[in-house]
Amino acid sequence: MKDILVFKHLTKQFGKRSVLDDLSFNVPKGHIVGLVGPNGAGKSTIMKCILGIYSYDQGELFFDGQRITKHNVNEMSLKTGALIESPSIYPFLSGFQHFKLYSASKDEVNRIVALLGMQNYIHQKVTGYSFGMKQKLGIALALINQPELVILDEPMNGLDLMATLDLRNMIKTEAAKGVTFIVSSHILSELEKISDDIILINNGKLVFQTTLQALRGLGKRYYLITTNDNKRAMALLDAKGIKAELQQHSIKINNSNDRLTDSLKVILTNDLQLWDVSHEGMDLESATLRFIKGGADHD
Ligand SMILES: Nc1ncnc2c1ncn2[C@@H]1O[C@H](COP(=O)(O)OP(=O)(O)OP(=O)(O)O)[C@@H](O)[C@H]1O
Repeated sequence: MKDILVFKHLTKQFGKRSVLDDLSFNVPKGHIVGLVGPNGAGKSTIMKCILGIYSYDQGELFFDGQRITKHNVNEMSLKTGALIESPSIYPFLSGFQHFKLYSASKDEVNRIVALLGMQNYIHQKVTGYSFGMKQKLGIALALINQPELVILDEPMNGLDLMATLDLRNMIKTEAAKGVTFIVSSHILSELEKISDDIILINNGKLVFQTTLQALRGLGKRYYLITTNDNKRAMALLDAKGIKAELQQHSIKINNSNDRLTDSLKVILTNDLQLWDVSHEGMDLESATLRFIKGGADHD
């Protein structure tokens, strides 16, 4: 798959301090990439380097195969929409008037407004908007000129449940049409719901880049089985030499599919009712903790 963005050994310093340190990663076209890392890791700096707000000191940055330098960075920003920190908005204009400033087409404005559920207040002055309404306007402005790449720094900040759902659906809808997203957030459970890939940064260095699917396969995996009599099921599994752990409402079985098949056979051939089987893989929060804390097993 083609990459829209490639970082090659990028280094950014503030004074003598390397804030991005020999950073290499790639962003596949049409993917939703979650950018994760502790406070001060370098996420916003990465976004600002892509947007040309910050220059970088060493390394190379490619957009759609073309090397980006300070001479052509504006070309790339025309194809990119962004919400970084708080949105730049004018309090005495309405949301709708903001779109006019960006000379967006009326059809596109209506489409984005509907996607983000902003119809009820788009003609009101922004001075009367709540924090979340302003945040939505900032997101809408990032999208309005049909960008190829959208960069959203903490977009879920201040959004209520419905607005978060609208944002999630909007990102997925646009990505399905080929738009690429880089989204940073400390709300890992939300990022996990939308991302195809995860890039974890710490101290300006790449910790890992992985697909979300591969991340779920990392570390130990468990199956949780619930029956009408977990204690009896435990005793039967034990008699068959299957190692399991009795939990409050279920039985936890380690590892492989063979174990799952064997366990289910024991349960079903002994007149127990099977109420639930679920799979527990690694989630983004445990992966982040595990890799940031240097290999401690938190799953
Ligand atoms: N303009 C600047 N001048 C000096 N240092 C800066 C500047 N911008 C960022 N930094 C430093 O670079 C490091 C990375 O900051 P950055 O804002 O990229 O982190 P972040 O991962 O986005 O953090 P957070 O999750 O807290 O938003 C921090 O140590 C920060 O203090």
